[in-house]
Amino acid sequence: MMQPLLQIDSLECRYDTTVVTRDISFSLNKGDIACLLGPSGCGKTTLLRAIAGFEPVAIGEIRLEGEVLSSATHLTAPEQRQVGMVFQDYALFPHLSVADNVAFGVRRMPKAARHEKVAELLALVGLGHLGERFPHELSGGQQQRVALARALAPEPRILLLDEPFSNLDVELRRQLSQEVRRILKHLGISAVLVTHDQNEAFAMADQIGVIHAGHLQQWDTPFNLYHEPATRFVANFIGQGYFIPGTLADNESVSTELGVIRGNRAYPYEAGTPVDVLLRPDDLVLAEGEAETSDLKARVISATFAGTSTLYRLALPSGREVEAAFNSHHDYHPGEHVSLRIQADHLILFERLEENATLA
Ligand SMILES: Nc1ncnc2c1ncn2[C@@H]1O[C@H](COP(=O)(O)OP(=O)(O)OP(=O)(O)O)[C@@H](O)[C@H]1O
Repeated sequence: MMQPLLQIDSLECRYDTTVVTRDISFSLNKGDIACLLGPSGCGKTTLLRAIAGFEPVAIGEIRLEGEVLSSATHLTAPEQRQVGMVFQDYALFPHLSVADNVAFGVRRMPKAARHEKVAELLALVGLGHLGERFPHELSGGQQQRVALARALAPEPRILLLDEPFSNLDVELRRQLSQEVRRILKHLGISAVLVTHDQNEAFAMADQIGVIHAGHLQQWDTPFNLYHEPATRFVANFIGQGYFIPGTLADNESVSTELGVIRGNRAYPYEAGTPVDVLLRPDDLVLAEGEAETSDLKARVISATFAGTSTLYRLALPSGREVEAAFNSHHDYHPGEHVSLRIQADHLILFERLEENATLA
């Protein structure tokens, strides 16, 4: 089997005696882009800084191309790791021109080759015409492009990006995250990105690690995180969703106030087990096709127009409130009743724990 590019094994990082990341393991193949995603303070920046060599590790190992860079007894210096870094605040050298910033990491290269490299990278990040400017003469998005070109110039074995777009406005963030992905894929460079913005993670990453309180909850593709969350935390944190109570009818279906819902797998619980069933707003669909009937009716409480779809807050006959996203060609008003059916291709449920049996 191909050796992973980056391998993190049972990693624990601490500040003094406070444990910040616990038993984290994952690996990344060459050319793949990974994202560490989690709420503020969960330990993602610490993990990224440990990969860069800025933080020591207490337990476990970090290996790059099979070489141990960090362990409890060893720490390769950051500048010897051949790892590129892009920071949230760009961290450009203010007194150097754009071209000189990009050239900084390859200043020992022969002049002609260096010029060629800088020109090539500036063109790649769309700043071919701005090499003579100084950082303060650029917009935030342009500065981050320069920082990217500067980090790529020494041809790092892996690129690490710490919340690289969080100082930019939403639209620029979206554009730049897609563009950076395109550039990294074009060059075949692997990267690990830290963010707390799941849209950014979805747009950029082949693999996402969701971290909560120092624990890696799930390491998976964006699709699987959304459709196959491994823990309640991931189910709550990724996408919109809410739990409704149910009871396992047999090992493939669950009985709820919305009727018996059949899952797409055998669940590891016995019939009669109380469970919480995850429903996404797109799991509830209108039963309005020709000849379609449904006994399931809900009352519209509120509607939030969101362009292609409208998000409705609905009350079920029991009074329980749920959310559903319908195509915005429909226009229902508070007080109206709609017919529903469940269309959950990936039905996720967790055994009910009394203290957790609440709406997400
Ligand atoms: N230098 C430090 N000394 C002591 N504790 C620290 C230090 N840096 C971070 N911490 C603590 O370690 C925990 C994890 O911090 P970290 O910066 O890795 O989280 P994060 O997930 O990146 O958060 P954010 O998204 O807010 O940057 C936090 O509780 C933080 O207060």
